[in-house]
Amino acid sequence: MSLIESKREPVPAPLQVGSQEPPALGLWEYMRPIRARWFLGCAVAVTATVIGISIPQVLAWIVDHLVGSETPTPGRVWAGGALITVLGLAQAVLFFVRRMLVVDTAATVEMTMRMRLYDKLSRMPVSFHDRWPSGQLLTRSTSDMSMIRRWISFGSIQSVTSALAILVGLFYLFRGSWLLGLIYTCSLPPTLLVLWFFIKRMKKLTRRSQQQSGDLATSVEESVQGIRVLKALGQGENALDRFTDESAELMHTEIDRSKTLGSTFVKTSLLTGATMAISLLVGINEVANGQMTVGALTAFFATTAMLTPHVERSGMMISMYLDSKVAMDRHREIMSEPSGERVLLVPGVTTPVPGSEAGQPGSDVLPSSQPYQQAAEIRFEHADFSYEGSPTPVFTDLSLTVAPGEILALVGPTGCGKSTLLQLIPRLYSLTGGDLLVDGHSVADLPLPDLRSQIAVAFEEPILFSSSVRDNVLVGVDRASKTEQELDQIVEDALRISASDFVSDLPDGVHTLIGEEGMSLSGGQRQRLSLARAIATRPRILLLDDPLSALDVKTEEAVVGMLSEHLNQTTVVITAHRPSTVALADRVALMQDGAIAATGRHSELMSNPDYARLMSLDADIVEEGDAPWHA
Ligand SMILES: Nc1ncnc2c1ncn2[C@@H]1O[C@H](COP(=O)(O)OP(=O)(O)OP(=O)(O)O)[C@@H](O)[C@H]1O
Repeated sequence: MSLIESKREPVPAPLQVGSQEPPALGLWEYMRPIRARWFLGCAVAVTATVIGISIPQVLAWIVDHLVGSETPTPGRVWAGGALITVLGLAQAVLFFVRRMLVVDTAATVEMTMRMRLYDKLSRMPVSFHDRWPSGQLLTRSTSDMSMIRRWISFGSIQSVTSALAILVGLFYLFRGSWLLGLIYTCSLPPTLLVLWFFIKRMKKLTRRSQQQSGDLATSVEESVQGIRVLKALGQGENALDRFTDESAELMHTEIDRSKTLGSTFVKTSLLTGATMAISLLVGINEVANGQMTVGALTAFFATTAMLTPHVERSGMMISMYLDSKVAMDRHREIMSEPSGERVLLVPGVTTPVPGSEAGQPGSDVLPSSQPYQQAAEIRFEHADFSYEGSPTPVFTDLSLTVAPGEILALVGPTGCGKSTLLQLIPRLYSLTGGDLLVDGHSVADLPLPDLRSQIAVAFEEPILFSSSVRDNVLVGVDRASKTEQELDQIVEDALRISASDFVSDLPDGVHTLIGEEGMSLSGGQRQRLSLARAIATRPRILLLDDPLSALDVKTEEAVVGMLSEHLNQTTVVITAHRPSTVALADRVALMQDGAIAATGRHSELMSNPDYARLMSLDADIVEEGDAPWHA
């Protein structure tokens, strides 16, 4: 182990899924587990500082009594030198001990805060993530946390020791010569005034800089994610221009910060220099008049040489304090947002559902030979919904019932609210009026884990994780309660039902790595894997938000056929534009003008002119792709 390596601090215990939501703690509360070590570190640092600031007094004694006496001997000079060396060594050892006591423990506070923030972000409803740019959340969980750690491990202790060093130093100065002490003290108010203006300016600049860093992170993230679009549209240059502008803004803020810090440093140095010059003149005069010894004058300058960095550094300490305070405010801003969700994730299975074996969880996965659990009924009763901050409601007084085991296709003009309606069922958003019931229970009253463990969703834009096909399909499955063979069976079934036969052609089959760091898949392949992931959880309710849009008509037909054959114990709501999907549904609901305009079988609804027009428009598009039902 090298000299500066220390024992590893225990990692904070992981937060429990479904445990109480983390409260919005202040820094002092976060520091509770390390307070004792922080105080000890502080005490050690204070001792080291007092030793340091006292060295000039020893120097004065050596000059006056050993070296400056009538008959100075080499022995006395050596003794004086040895004494100062011992004190210097003691100071160095104490500084090292302080580091060992505080630095690692501060890192555990940083980690705890980061974990709590991550936990909080996972609990926040989708509407929160709609509002907050991801870059802001990113910087709040990375650079902000580092600022707080630096303040705990260094800034806070340094501030205490600097304040004490100034007090003890002033005492020594006055004791040596009250006149020189007074001169030095007089230089402090203008120095503090300079620092006060510095604080005011820095506060503004710090917040601006942290905000701009967040915006910049958002831009980088969006550009990286949308790199294909930017390249294809030849917008790389424009994106670069925008990014350059944002970087320039941040750069100017940072330059302003450095200038402010630099000009403060110059002003305080000038004040110190002027004070030293005056002190020297007065001090020499005092020695000449015999009011002061040479040793005392030496000690005065040695003490001010030690004090001055503390006074000058106070600007940097204030800047560090402000950085950490702004970071802490930004942390609390998120932590004190009401999450509205009582739990983090769906923790496997909690609620026995009608028709399942006693105690069997809602999202249990059954081998294909076993019957599925009972499907659920979904009922919207006079439901109203508006997005937060949006003046126009997406729908008002909407009523719709989906029978257990039914496949219902939601059809309507683009932007009429189909996706929104789907997202209300697992309570990704909450109704603003009316009621939504699953099996007669209002979803607002159901614990989220219970509700969500019975629902699976596949979106049009599938998000896959950087992992194997198998792991991606099993994301929603409670793996701990299954054997490897059972899991294999689940993956096989889900891939078959979602017509993901392409997986067998991948280099390592289901073990092929996909996602950002793995193989790239086509849009249709990604959609089918996302569908397989939803199916693998064997949900009572399956919500499919146009998840087959990237498939060719034949594959789409095959998938919908498999769904209706295999998921007869699952209630499926699917938003669709293509007649091929709609025709295979048990029933179709036409959404129009914020309400359900009509429901019925596809063939029945064709007599509705709006529906027929919508379908013929879509059919026209598909006809170009040679749709089989027009043959
Ligand atoms: N997160 C959001 N915040 C605010 N408004 C939103 C949000 N998401 C959707 N909207 C608005 O709500 C309305 C319904 O959108 P929604 O995505 O549900 O329509 P859709 O019928 O699914 O459309 P499409 O068929 O094109 O997918 C639209 O006017 C849309 O602009």
